[in-house]
Order: sequence, then C-alpha cells, then structure tokens
Amino acid sequence: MKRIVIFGAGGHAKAVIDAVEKQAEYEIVGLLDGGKAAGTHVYGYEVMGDDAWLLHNLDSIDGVIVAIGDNWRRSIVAEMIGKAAPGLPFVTAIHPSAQVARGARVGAGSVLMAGAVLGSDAELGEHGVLYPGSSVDHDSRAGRFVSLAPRAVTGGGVTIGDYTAVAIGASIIHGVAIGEHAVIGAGSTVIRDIPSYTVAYGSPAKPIRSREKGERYL
Ligand SMILES: CC(=O)SCCNC(=O)CCNC(=O)[C@H](O)C(C)(C)COP(=O)(O)OP(=O)(O)OC[C@H]1O[C@@H](n2cnc3c(N)ncnc32)[C@H](O)[C@@H]1OP(=O)(O)O
Repeated sequence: MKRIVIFGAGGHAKAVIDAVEKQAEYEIVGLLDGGKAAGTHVYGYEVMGDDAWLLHNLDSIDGVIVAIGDNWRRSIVAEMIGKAAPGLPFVTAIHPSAQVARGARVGAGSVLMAGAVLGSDAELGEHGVLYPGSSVDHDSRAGRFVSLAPRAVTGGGVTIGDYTAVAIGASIIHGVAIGEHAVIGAGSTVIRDIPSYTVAYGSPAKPIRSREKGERYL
C-alpha cells in the first residue's frame, strides 16, 4: 500500500482521513500541521511536524494530500509543497460511496467525501473538495481549489472558477457560469451568472458585495 501524509490536522483533516481510510488504497503515515504540537494525535495518527518534516522524509512517502478546508489557504500550502518537493504526487481521496461517472475527471489532490457525485464528463480541478452529498452534474467544469459544501449541487453544464466556494445547501441551475474567487452563500439558488471576486447569496442569488482573494468565508 502506498504511504501518504496528510497536511492538516483540524476538522477538515478528520473528514479527509475518513475518505482515505475507507478508500483503503493508502496507508496514512501521519499528519503535518505547523499549528499543532508535534506528538499530538488525531484518530491515532501522529502530528509529526510541519513542512520541514516533509522535506527531510521525502524518500519514505509516496504522496501527500492537503486537508485544509479554506480554498485559498489550501492552495498556498499545495503550492509550497509543489515547489519544495516537485516530484511528490498529490493523491486523490474518494470515499467508496462517492460516485464518479463515465468521462468524469478528478484532479490531483482532490477529495470526494461520502455520497458526493461527479457526473458524466464533469471535471473537478486539482485540490477540489466535494463534501458529503454534494454534486457536480454532467458536463460541468469546476476549477482548481473549488469546494462544494455539504448538499451543494449543480445542474449540468455549470462552470465554477478557480478558488470559488459553494456553501452548504446551495443549488446552481444548469448552464450557469460562476467566476473565480467567488463565494455562493449557504442555501442560495443561483439562476444567473455570478462574476469573479463576488459574494452572492439568496434565492435567487444576487451579488451582495465584492471580496478579496483569500478573504475568509468559513
Ligand atoms: C463541513 C463544513 O462545515 S463545510 C462549510 C459549511 N459552511 C458553509 O458553507 C457556510 C459558508 N458561509 C456562508 O455561506 C455565509 O452566508 C457567507 C460567507 C456567504 C456570508 O457571510 P457574511 O458575509 O459574514 O455575512 P453576515 O453573516 O455578516 O451576514 C450579513 C447579512 O447577510 C445575511 N446573510 C448572510 N449569509 C446569507 C445567506 N447565505 N443567505 C441569505 N442571507 C444571508 C445575514 O442574515 C445578514 O443580514 P442582516 O444584515 O439583515 O442581518
């Protein structure tokens, strides 16, 4: 079994651990998190250190997955790892109850949690997260570092730009395009295109305000 480390040791990491364990393709060697004391444990996995551990132990692992819920923060860590350890693969975690349809593509480093669906010929870019029960339907394109929170769903042919977060329970009708770095608020119904760098919510969802790259939304 391939040996991986999980970067992150918070609540999101616990959900990623669940998907990795049930997928049963990788052995989790341990966790890395600069914000937690080395030696503490999450579900029996030791927090071994931070990125310095990774650089000193590259020979002993086969892959890594970044388990940080915030899309922008996940991207910063993924890019740091990509530069420091260019050959180290980012692996995907796909819970056995998730569904990946014919022709669908899951980008490296992405996670599909319990009951998530990636529809026919749909695409989830690198380091995306489909939370439990979320769905990206046929022919849709979700970019890099995109997340769909629990029960967030799209119709077919939807486009979601890089770093955009679709919050819990939001619905996006078929054919809509959402830009980059946008946040679609909890419970929204999106029926028209939403520009990049915009927080939008409501039913129907309307742009409420602009947002900066990396602004917190969780
Ligand atoms: C496993 C997991 O936990 S995954 C993560 C799950 N959590 C989520 O997905 C939630 C993500 N967050 C959201 O969706 C939030 O609604 C955001 C980020 C879009 C908006 O948050 P903020 O900008 O902080 O809005 P704030 O809380 O200040 O509210 C401002 C106003 O907008 C309203 N509002 C905020 N969000 C929404 C929404 N989704 N729908 C309708 N109205 C909303 C508030 O009621 C408030 O109205 P008021 O001024 O009349 O009182």
